Amino acid sequence: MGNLVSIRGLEKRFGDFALRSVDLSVDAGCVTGLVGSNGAGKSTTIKSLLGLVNPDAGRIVLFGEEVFGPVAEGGYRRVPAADYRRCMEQVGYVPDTCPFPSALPLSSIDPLGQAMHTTWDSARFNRLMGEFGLTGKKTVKELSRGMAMKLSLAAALSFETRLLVLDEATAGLDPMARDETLDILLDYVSDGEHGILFSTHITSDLEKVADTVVCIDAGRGVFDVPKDDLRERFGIARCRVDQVEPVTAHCKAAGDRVLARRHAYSVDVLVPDRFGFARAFPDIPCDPISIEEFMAFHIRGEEL
Ligand SMILES: Nc1ncnc2c1ncn2[C@@H]1O[C@H](COP(=O)(O)OP(=O)(O)OP(=O)(O)O)[C@@H](O)[C@H]1O
Repeated sequence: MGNLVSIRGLEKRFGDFALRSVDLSVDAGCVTGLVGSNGAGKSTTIKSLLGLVNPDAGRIVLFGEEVFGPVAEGGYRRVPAADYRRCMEQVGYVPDTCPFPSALPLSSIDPLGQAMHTTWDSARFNRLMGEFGLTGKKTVKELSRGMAMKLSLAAALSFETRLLVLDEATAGLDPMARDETLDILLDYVSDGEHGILFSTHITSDLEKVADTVVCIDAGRGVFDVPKDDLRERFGIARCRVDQVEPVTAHCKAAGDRVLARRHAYSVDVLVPDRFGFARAFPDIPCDPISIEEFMAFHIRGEEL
């Protein structure tokens, strides 16, 4: 398995917003999920990777080629536009708004795809359009949000890419279409050659398909964790107030940072070793944790 994307120390300032030292990787055969609150900097990170935003600092390596990085004489340099375009030919991008001109009839998308991508597969595109129920004489502006998302997805999946970048791509989809899409994404990475960077607020989608989950909050990376670790190792200890002190001491003794969420009569503590915790504190319930709960501890939790 190779590394398709490596972003290190990415920085970008927009007025009073600053992306500060964000790190992220996408390995071949894997789905990296990107989560964070509104305005956290997810799209800015994605657009920096795709060359649509000019970063202030950091290093971006795409398919083994440094497309943005520091230079010996100081400052940073992006590869020339033609080299960036060559890399981008292997990237399918589904932005959060439909990228096609609004007056375009659906029947014109296939010829447009053929003109834009030498590896465009008309049969695959038309099959996906049929599966997504996108037939008839509509123009792009007559599509619902979910239908427009399906169109963008069908287009991104219809030429030869090594990386798919999805920015809120499943947001408008109904549950059945979301499930179908997630199956398509799993199939895409199943040969171990392709990878996906998937930014979403729908963390249940990442529970199904992600290998790694990266979280950004207010421009900073707050965690980067393999999903299986999150599911199998971490837990939420449901403590009474008087149990918090020994639990905190136990977690700190193992060298762990201790995050908690206080409720009216209890305190939830994030524990990094659920089974070790259950042995040490058999009387304190400790539940498995979801991605959404893990985010809540890191974004809104209190460090003990
Ligand atoms: N072109 C721009 N000019 C000025 N500010 C920008 C620009 N693009 C993004 N921003 C600002 O950068 C911050 C991060 O925006 P970004 O779109 O990256 O967040 P996000 O995590 O994708 O949010 P959401 O989940 O709401 O889509 C916001 O404060 C936004 O207003």
